[in-house]
Amino acid sequence: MTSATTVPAVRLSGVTKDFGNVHAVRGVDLELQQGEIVAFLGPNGAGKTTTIDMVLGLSRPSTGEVSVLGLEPRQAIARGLVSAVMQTGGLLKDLTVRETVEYTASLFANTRPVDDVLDRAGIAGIAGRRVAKCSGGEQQRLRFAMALLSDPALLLLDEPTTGMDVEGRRAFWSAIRADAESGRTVLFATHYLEEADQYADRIVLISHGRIVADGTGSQIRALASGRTVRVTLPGADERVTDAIASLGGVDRVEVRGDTVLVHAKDSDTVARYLLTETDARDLEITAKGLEEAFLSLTGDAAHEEED
Ligand SMILES: Nc1ncnc2c1ncn2[C@@H]1O[C@H](COP(=O)(O)OP(=O)(O)OP(=O)(O)O)[C@@H](O)[C@H]1O
Repeated sequence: MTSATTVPAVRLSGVTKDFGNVHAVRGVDLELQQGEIVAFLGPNGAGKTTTIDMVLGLSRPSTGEVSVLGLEPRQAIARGLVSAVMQTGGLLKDLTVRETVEYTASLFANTRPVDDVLDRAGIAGIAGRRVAKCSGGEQQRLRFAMALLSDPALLLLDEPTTGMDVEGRRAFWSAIRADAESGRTVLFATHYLEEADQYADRIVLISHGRIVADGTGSQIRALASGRTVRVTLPGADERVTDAIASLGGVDRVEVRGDTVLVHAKDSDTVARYLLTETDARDLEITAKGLEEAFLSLTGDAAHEEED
C-alpha cells in the first residue's frame, strides 16, 4: 500500500482555506492510500466539510495543493473516479428507490447495472418503495447506491449518518464496509468518535483547521490515555493540590467543594498517595471515555494555538 509506485488516493500538501478572515483550514498535509477507510473526525467547525469540498473540486485551496489519484480533483471527478454521499437533498420523494437509481444512471454514459448497486447498498429488498416512505437510513443507503453507479475509486461521505438511529447507522456502515472490501478508498467526516473507531481503519483528528492526531482508533485512544481519580478530601488547599500535582504522571488537579479530581496517566501512584498520605476517602477511579479522550486532544490543540 505504501510503496512509492502506488499513487495516493488523496494527497493534500500545505493546504489552507480562508473565507475572508475565517481560517477554516490552517495547513493540512495528508495522504490517504488506496483502499483505506479513513474517518475525518472533528467537532463542529473543525474544517471537515471545507476540506472535503476541496477534494471534490467544489472549491480551491487558498494555498497548497490537492490531488486525487494523482490528478486535479476536477479531472478525477470528470473521469468518474470520485463520488460523494452528502447529508441531505437530491432525492425526489415520488420516485421509487429503483426509479431513483435508474434515473441517475440515465444521466451517465456508462454505469454499473442498477441491480448491482442496489444490492451493494443493501436496498434491493426495498427497490419498489417510494422514497417518501424510506427511513433516513434507507435514504442514505439510496444515496450510497447512486454514488456507486460510476464504480468510483474514491468515495467521500460527509457526516452520512446524522439523524439515523443505531440500527440505521449499523446497516449503513455494514453496506459501506462490505463494499470497500473490493478496494475502494473511503473518506468520511463524522463527529462521532464511536463511529470513527468502529468503522474506520484510520482516524484523522482535525480541530481548528489542523490535524491534531492521525492513527488507528486504539492509537488515538492511547494518545489520550489516562484516568480520573476522584476522592472526598475536605479542606484540600493549595499545599495539598501542589503535592498531588507533583506526583509522576498527573495532568491536572481540580477541587470541587469537598471533592478532589485528579486526571493522571498513572492512577495507581495517585491512589496510593491519596490513601496513605492524606485523609482522602471514597476513592473512585474511572477510565477516560472516548468522548473525553477526544476533548482532551482537541483541547490541547486549542491551547497550543493560544500559545
Ligand atoms: N462559505 C463559507 N463562508 C464563511 N465561512 C465558512 C464557509 N464555509 C465554512 N466556513 C467556516 O469555516 C469553518 C470550518 O467549517 P466546516 O464546515 O469546514 O467545518 P466542519 O468541520 O465540517 O463542521 P461541521 O461538523 O459543523 O459540519 C467554520 O468556522 C465555518 O463557519
